[in-house]
Amino acid sequence: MAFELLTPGEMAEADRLTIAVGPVDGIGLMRRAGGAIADLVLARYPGARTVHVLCGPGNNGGDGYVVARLLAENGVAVGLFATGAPREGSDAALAAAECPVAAAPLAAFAPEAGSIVIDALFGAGLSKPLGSEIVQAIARTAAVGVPVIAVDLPSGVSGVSGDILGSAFQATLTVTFARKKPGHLLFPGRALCGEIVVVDIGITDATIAATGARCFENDPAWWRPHFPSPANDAHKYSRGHVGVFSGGPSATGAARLSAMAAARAGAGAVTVLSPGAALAANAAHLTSIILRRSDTLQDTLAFLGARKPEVLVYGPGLGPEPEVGRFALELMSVADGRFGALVLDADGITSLSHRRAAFFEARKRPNAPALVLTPHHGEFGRLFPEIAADASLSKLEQARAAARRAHAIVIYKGPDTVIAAPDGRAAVNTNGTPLLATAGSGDVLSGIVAALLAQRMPAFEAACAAVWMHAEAARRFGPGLIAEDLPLALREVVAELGR
Ligand SMILES: NC(=O)C1=CN([C@@H]2O[C@H](COP(=O)(O)OP(=O)(O)OC[C@H]3O[C@@H](n4cnc5c(N)ncnc54)[C@H](O)[C@@H]3O)[C@@H](O)[C@H]2O)[C@@H](O)CC1
Ligand SMILES: [K+]
Repeated sequence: MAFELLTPGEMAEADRLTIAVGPVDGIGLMRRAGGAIADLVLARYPGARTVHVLCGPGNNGGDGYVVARLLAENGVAVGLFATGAPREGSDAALAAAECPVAAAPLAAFAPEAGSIVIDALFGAGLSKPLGSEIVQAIARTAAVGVPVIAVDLPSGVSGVSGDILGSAFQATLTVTFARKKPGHLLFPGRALCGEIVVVDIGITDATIAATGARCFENDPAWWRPHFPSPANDAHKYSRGHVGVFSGGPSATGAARLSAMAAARAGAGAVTVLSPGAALAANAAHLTSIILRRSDTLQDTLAFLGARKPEVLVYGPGLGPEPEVGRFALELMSVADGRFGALVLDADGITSLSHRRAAFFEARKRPNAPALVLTPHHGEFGRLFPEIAADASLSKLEQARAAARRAHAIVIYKGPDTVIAAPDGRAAVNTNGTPLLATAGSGDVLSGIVAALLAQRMPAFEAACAAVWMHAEAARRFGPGLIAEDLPLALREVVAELGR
């Protein structure tokens, strides 16, 4: 399986390279694309009374003309509706010329119960909001509730961002070519695609690689080779030591969730660094997790010197006060080999929004620790307001821009969590579940990331793995999940990955 996500631009480049090398030409690719869709329709809807094929003016419409021809040749009653004729001399014009079914104007399209709609209006070339004629055709389709098979993308969904341009079809099935596009996985587009089937139209892996695509669907298949398993002669510190900072007496639970998750995700030792005032609260709830008093930077430095943890988690339960941000900056400035990586979450991120210039400056220092930021939408907007306000950027592009800006791995959380690295690599997670929308779930994610980093998994792969494992644990546990359940639910996931 191949997990690259191609932007429409990269896909067009893959098409161009494939045609340039030969032997297949543009109309050949289009015939393969349309042929695969016709096969799927015939296999899945053998009893369909009528198939309405809606064709746009570009190559997406060209695919539609191929489908219409093949279905008609197979004895299916085909209604063909077009908006605009294909450009003369284009592949789509060739496909239209080969199609024996006469096209009616889109305004005449009126689907009836029992029919099927093939949406071949716009795909990769969608560049502006849909016009009213198409919006009305979408509304007529939705009103009847018939299955919609989208060619490449549901018309109206941006392949780049998953945004809806004006309106969009709700597809039952979306058939795309060679690789998925970001718009298939980013919301709201993802919800409109229905089932997604990727068909091979003869574009090789080498051609995909030549496009320079650096985005992936998050999948264990490509990061599992880096997944840590303890050496036979491991001792607890060689398996990785994580330190987690606790909040005050009334806000200690977040750190413990993070600490428990770090331990379950394989860290050999986990220390909760607690203010003196919260020691009793933490002590009452911790058993295998080490507890250590830390009220000042000096206390933390003493811990770093004595215990040499690989990774620190800073943020869960700390409160958004400016001094929390100041301490985060101090931690980064004293790192200098005392610890390898910092996971900044929740209030650790929010509190830095008042010290953004100092933060970005600190990230440029050569001895700065590796950094993983785990913002949700609100936290992202506070730390990266200019990037968040740039509506021309998709969530994927925003995460990448933030990763470059902060020299950090950014885990931009949500139903379509994006993980981005400063070198341009990025992944979109697809096993998320609304079960994770529960208090404390983010604290658990920070702990998993920290544990994998402490076990020396490379940072981008560790972040991708943590996001996937977190969701997988939630899915396996199922309804009724609260954050306390997640660390134990990780056990099964870790066991399978480590095998
Ligand atoms: N040789 C190739 O390049 C292949 C392309 N394929 C198909 O070609 C599609 C891409 O084709 P195109 O690049 O022609 O793009 P589209 O067919 O998606 O769009 C066609 C043109 O419509 C115009 N347009 C965009 N948004 C509009 C709107 N809202 N209202 C009115 N007009 C609008 C633009 O000028 C755009 O170029 C893919 O989605 C895929 O279905 C497949 O046949 C595989 C091979
Ligand atoms: K389409």
